[in-house]
Amino acid sequence: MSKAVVAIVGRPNTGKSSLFNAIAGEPIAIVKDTPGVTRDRIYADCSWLNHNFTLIDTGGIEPDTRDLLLASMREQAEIAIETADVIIFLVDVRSGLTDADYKVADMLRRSRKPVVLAVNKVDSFAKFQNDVYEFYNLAMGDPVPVSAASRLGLGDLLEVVSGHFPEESGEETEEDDRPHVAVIGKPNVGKSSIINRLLGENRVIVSDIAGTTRDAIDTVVLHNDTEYVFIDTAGLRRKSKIHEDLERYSIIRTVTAVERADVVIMVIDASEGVTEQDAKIAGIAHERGKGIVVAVNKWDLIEKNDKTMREFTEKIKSTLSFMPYAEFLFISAETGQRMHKLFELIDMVRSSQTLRIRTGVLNEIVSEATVLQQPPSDKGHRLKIFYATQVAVKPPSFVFFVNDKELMHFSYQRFLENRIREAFGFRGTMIRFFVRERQGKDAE
Ligand SMILES: Nc1nc2c(ncn2[C@@H]2O[C@H](COP(=O)(O)OP(=O)(O)OP(=O)(O)O)[C@@H](O)[C@H]2O)c(=O)[nH]1
Ligand SMILES: Nc1nc2c(ncn2[C@@H]2O[C@H](COP(=O)(O)OP(=O)(O)OP(=O)(O)O)[C@@H](O)[C@H]2O)c(=O)[nH]1
Repeated sequence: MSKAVVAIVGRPNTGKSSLFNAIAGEPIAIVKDTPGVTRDRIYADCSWLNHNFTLIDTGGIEPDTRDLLLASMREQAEIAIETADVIIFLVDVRSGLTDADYKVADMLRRSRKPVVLAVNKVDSFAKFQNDVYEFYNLAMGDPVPVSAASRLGLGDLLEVVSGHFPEESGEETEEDDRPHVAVIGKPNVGKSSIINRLLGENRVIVSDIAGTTRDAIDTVVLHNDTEYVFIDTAGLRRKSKIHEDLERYSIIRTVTAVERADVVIMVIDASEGVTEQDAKIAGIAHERGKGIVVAVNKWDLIEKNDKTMREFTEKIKSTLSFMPYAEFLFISAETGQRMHKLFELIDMVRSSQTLRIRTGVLNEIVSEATVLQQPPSDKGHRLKIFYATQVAVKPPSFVFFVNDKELMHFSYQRFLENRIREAFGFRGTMIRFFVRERQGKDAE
C-alpha cells in the first residue's frame, strides 16, 4: 500500500506554511546529493506515531486581486482533491470566517474526500475558544483548534487526519499487485505520446477501480497477459497565470504519482538534452527509492553515429549522478522505436525492487569481497563485518553489523554495493545500506 497523501488547503496567510513546517519538522536530506526539491518544502515525508504519510502544501502565492484569490483557491482545492487522501482545510481564528472560506468549503465538500477543518492561530485556548465555535457554520464537522506557531493541538489534528487513512479505515482492502508505472518528466518531453503509443500497440482496459478521482488518470494496458497501470502526470499546463504555481503543481503531481508507482519512467527529451530541471524531477523518484528507467525520447530527431548513444548516456549519467543504477532506453514515441522494450525493462526493474537475497548467500559474497579488498583501517584498528542481512525490499535494504561504524567509509560501502550488484543484479533500483555496531562476541 502506498503512503497516504495529506494536503493542506486554505486562504493565504492562514498559516499553511507554518503548519506544514510544524508537522514536517526541520527539513532533512533523506538521501545525500539529491537535488533541491525537498528544500522547496512543497512536500515532506512525515511520520506521527506509527503512521507515515506525505504532506503537501498547495499554497504559496499571494494573489493581489479578489478574482485571482478565488481562482487560486480553486486550483489549490482541485490539486488537493486530485492528489490527496485527506485534506486539511486551514482557517484563521484571528480573521474569523470569510467569504472565501465558504467558497473553499463548497469546493471541498463536492469532492467527497475526507476533509479535516483546522482552525489556526489558537495560541490560547481559553482566549479563543468561543471564536472557534464560529467555524461550525462551515458545516465541515468539528473544527480542530491548533496553533502552528506554538505547536499546540498538532497531535489532536493528526489523530483525526490519520483516522481517515485508507489502509487503516479498511476501505481499501484489496491489495492491487499489478505493476504501477509513473511516467514523469518536464512538460513537452513526450509523456502522453509514450502512453498513447503503448496503448496503440496493446489492448486497453478501462480502469476497474471505481470511486476515487486519482484513479481516473490511470491507464491500464494489457501486455503479454499482464495488466500494467500507467499513472500519467502529463497535461500539467493548467491555465494558471502564475509560473511558480505551475511548477508547484507539477511537482505535487509528480510526487503523488511517484508515491503510487513501483517503477518510474523518467522521460528526457533527446532534442533538448538533459537539464537541472530533469535532475530535480528524477530526484523525486530517487528519494522515494523507486525503480527507475530513464527513457530518452524523440531519438528520431537526433543525428547519430556509433558514439552518439554512449555520449548521451554519459552526459545524462553525470547530470543524474545521484542515481547511477538507473536503466536507460532510447526511444521514439513518434516512430515506435524500441517502445516494446519498455515492458521488458519495467518487468526487470520491478523484480529487482522485490528481490530478496538469502542471508547465507549474501554473506558469502560479502566475505569474498573482504578478501578481494581489505576493509579500511585506522591506526591499526580494522573494520570487521560480522554479518549482513537484507531487511527490506522496495528498495532492497541491507543491514551490516560491524565492529566500528566509523570505519565503514563511503568508498568501501560503494565497493560492497558494486559486488552485491555484480552478484545479484538489482538493476534499475537503489539499494540502501544501514551500518550497525555490534560487539564481536554477540555477533557470533
Ligand atoms: N499568532 C499566530 N500566528 C501564526 C500562526 N501560524 C502562522 N502564523 C502567522 O501567520 C502568517 C502567515 O503564515 P504562513 O504560514 O506564511 O501562511 P500561509 O497560509 O502559508 O500563507 P501563503 O503562503 O500566503 O498561502 C505569518 O505571519 C505567521 O507567523 C499561529 O499559530 N499563531
Ligand atoms: N519527433 C518526435 N516528437 C515527439 C516524440 N514524442 C513526442 N513528440 C512530440 O512532442 C510534443 C509533446 O508531446 P507530449 O506527449 O504532449 O508531451 P508531454 O510530456 O505529455 O507534455 P505535457 O502534457 O506538457 O506534460 C508533441 O508535439 C509530440 O508530437 C518523439 O519520439 N519524436
